[in-house]
Amino acid sequence: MEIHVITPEQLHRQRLIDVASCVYPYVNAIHIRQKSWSSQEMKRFTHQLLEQGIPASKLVLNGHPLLALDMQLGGIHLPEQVQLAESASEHECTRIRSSLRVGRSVHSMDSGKRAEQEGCDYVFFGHVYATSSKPGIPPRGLVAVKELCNTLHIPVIAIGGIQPQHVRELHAMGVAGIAVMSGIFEAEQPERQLERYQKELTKAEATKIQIGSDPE
Ligand SMILES: Cc1nc(C(=O)O)sc1CCOP(=O)(O)O
Repeated sequence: MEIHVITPEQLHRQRLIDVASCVYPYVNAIHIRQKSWSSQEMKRFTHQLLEQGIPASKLVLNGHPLLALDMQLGGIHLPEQVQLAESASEHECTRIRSSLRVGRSVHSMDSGKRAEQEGCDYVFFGHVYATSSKPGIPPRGLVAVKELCNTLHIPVIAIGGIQPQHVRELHAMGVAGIAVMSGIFEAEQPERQLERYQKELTKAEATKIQIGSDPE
């Protein structure tokens, strides 16, 4: 299972750098999701992360597809309603899709199917659990996660309110990974907290192997 971490908007820039620098070896992707930042700010911040030794392949920009292409990052992530073609020409879209991992946030079965049809490499689906990051919107729950996982042929990554104790049940629903924001960036000891997530991922995956293996 993959682990993605996502930068929260409200934290101090140095805190984002510190946390990203200590967790990057153990995660599949770090999403830079600073919606209020200009391309220049995104670029500067991305350079700062690269200077910390974080590989470009692990960095994903939320939006800013041309910048991600230019900096040869690992991927871009699109909000549910944003089309790649809004900020890139047809030729650039083709280059982006062939060289970057392109993900999209979805919140329903229909938009999950659309993301698959348009050629997205994976979707984030959420928010699965109640989270202060999405105030006032009811969580979508595990049944919806399972339905989406059973329907799509691309990886479904669960997001929203995910704590280490949720990992096993999410795995049982068929998710390909988890995406976590406050659970890591707001933890007192982010590295220790990441270990807890990983321990649960390892346990969940081991359970699957036991169930799937043939008896002697
Ligand atoms: C950024 C984001 N997108 C969501 C979605 O449902 O698409 S939920 C979410 C917040 C995730 O933060 P936390 O791990 O702190 O709950």
